[in-house]
Amino acid sequence: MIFIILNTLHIDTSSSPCQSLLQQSILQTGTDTSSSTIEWGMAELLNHPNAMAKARVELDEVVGTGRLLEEADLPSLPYLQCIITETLRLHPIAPLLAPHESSAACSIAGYDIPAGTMLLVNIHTMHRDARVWEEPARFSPERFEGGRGEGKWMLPFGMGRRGCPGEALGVKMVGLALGTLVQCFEWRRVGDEEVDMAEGSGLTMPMAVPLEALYWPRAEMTPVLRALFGIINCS
Ligand code: HEM
Repeated sequence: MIFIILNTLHIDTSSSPCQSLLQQSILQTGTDTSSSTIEWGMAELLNHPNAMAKARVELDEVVGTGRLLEEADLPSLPYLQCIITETLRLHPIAPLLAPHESSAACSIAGYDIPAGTMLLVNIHTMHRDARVWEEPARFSPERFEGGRGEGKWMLPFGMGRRGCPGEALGVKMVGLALGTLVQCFEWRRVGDEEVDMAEGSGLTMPMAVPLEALYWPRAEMTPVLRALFGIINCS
């Protein structure tokens, strides 16, 4: 998309400053967003072992333990998808989206907005609106099961012309990473206390305390892991 815009403006996309700008923008927007979502998702699963166990059962039924999860499996893993959606609801990586500007004067919900106004959309609050979501602060992937979340407004990727162009890729990357971690490893919290879910500040909303966890290969997955990475001691 960025290439199309630059080509339309007759900007030489083969020049090195341009390529570097493109690489930086794709890297910045495409990496932290996905890795932070994976970290928030894993933190929630560590605090909700029942959800972790349910995801594991689904993975074992659909993928089994003889091979790694693949992209083609993702559509057959609805509960994993619910976990990702619930993670994006509670922990949207851009809580105020990117700043937008009204190109023309308009009126929204009784508020007159002149042209050229900077607009911030507080999706963090939207995603926790008690008028829309039952027990909004609770992590419950089940709220999306069977299409139950349909019609409820969630904008973790923004929307419209400036919405995230990497949404499909991001969801797949998070699904593959989170799913593989659950499929291949046993996970425990470092201590008895729950993982601290406090939010830090940054361009993309990080955990205030970076996630630390204990993990070791699942016995059932050791042949696969050994074949892939030569892991020797999996006990
Ligand atoms: C879970 C992963 C991701 C999340 C939660 C996410 C979220 C977002 C959000 C909220 C925006 C701002 C939208 C707005 O202000 O309306 C955005 C913009 C953007 N994202 Fe993502 N994103 C993710 C993954 C990716 C990936 C994988 C790529 C590319 C490889 C990407 C590329 C971009 C770009 C280029 C923009 C700027 C679009 C523009 O300004 O027109 N994102 N993303």
